[in-house]
Amino acid sequence: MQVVTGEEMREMDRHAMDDLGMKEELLMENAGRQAAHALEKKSAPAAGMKTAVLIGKGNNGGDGFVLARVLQEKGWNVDTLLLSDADAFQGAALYHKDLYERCGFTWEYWSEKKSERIRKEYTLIVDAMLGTGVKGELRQPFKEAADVLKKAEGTVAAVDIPSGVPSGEDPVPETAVQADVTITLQCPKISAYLQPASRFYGEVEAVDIGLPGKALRKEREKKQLWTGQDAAGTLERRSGDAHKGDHGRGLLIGGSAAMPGAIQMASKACLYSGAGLLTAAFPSSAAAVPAGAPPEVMMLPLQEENGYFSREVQTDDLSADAYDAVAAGPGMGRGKGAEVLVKQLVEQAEGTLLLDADALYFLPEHIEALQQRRQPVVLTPHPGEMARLAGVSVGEVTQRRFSLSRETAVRYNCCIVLKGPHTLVTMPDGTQTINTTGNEALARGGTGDILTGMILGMILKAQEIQPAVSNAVYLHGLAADLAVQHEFDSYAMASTDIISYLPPAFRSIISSL
Ligand SMILES: NC(=O)C1=CN([C@@H]2O[C@H](COP(=O)(O)OP(=O)(O)OC[C@H]3O[C@@H](n4cnc5c(N)ncnc54)[C@H](O)[C@@H]3O)[C@@H](O)[C@H]2O)[C@@H](O)CC1
Ligand SMILES: [K+]
Repeated sequence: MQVVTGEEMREMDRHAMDDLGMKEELLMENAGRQAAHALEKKSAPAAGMKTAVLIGKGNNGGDGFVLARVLQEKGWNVDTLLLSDADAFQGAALYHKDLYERCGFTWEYWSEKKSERIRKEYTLIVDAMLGTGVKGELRQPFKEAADVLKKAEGTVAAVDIPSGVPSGEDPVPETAVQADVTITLQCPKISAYLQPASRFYGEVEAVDIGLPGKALRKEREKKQLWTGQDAAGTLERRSGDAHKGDHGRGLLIGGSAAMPGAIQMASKACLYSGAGLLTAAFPSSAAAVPAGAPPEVMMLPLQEENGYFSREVQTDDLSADAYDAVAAGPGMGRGKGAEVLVKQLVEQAEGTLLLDADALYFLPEHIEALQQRRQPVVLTPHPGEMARLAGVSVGEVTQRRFSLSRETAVRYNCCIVLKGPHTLVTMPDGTQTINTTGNEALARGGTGDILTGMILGMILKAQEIQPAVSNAVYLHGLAADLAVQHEFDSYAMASTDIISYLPPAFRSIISSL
């Protein structure tokens, strides 16, 4: 499902109306009607149940008039409250206000006196005050209404976007409406996947307002949610007569005497994500690696210096070209040996390259070499690592997750996996997928190493990098979801427990094929 900024949505609407001749009144009818149906499915009206619809003068309010008419036609007990002057309505919103009135339905103005009623009387309060046209802090009386909604006992359902929440990457004013559910029109807006905006949305459901496919395709910089359906549709099939070489040879470089576990976790996750053959290269004194890694992994101990890779290590020692893909970083530290290795890998490794954790630290010095590479490179930063790659603060990474990922992926000529809630995968051409799995159990040390192992396992023989990486991210989150649903609690578990849920995660995708 496509995800857009407010401007992109407006551009698609404009194309449907101006170029294809679709009437704005029709789009608004579809929008309000579909939003009403979505609410009907969520809450069939019980006897005595009352609904309030709060309406502003823009097109979001126009949607509200349609929704209020549709619900009343179905017998719902609805009070419609206007927050703008009746004379201020224009265009399609005015058309639907008039239609609402001609159909015999009434409205009244919002007033401070009604606050207490709003708080207590209504089972459902629909926020159709402001949509994607909002700018900055809410002004009165919207601000006061948003405050009342925060204290309301009933469910708050926003149409398109909670009033006051920007659709893009602008800061979110604290005055914005806090919704329990948001019925978003046609495409979710990117702020639904940004912090802190996402917490204002509550549950998000998208409804089809009938924009023609031609208008939807108008949007150039494609962003889409990556769902189970996408994973099932793109997970590459494994042939019954394959041999181990057909499933790819991977090389995983990392570990140190202090951090041997990173490479163990990454190795196991890699084997559980489809790798045919895996070799782990680690500093020879990281003796715990052979002891803790699965027996299937081939071991390549390398020259070391104080527990870390020696600066004498050469990529020739690794025979990196014998592998379909090479991953480096987990637990390797930022010593001179790691620095030398990363430089050589970027400049010389021929297959697909995956760089994670400490390996990312050195990359700002190698942008030119990365730009010249012909084979794909995948980077898996968390927000702190992304801040260093992009040369910005962590706060800016959080706020400008989409645009910053795109700029950085283009500049580095790499696929960037920006980790966090709704992990974002951005390709060097700027296309983006937003992950839909995962939970707070992933916020612990080691889960990044597991993801690196999984991505390595899944890109080894991939025809295309993007679906392989997006699927690894999806399955990683799904394994964490299943672990929490079936056995663990996000408090009481370790990262390695997630690996044991990889088989059911893969099975659930494969069985849905
Ligand atoms: N053709 C379209 O563009 C369609 C748009 N639709 C709806 O239209 C919405 C966008 O409509 P509009 O562009 O009219 O914008 P809005 O309905 O979001 O409202 C814009 C109005 O809000 C006022 N405003 C802006 N910032 C404010 C603030 N901080 N405090 C108080 N008032 C503020 C502006 O003066 C303007 O009058 C979408 O979110 C969606 O709900 C749907 O009807 C489907 C079709
Ligand atoms: K709204």
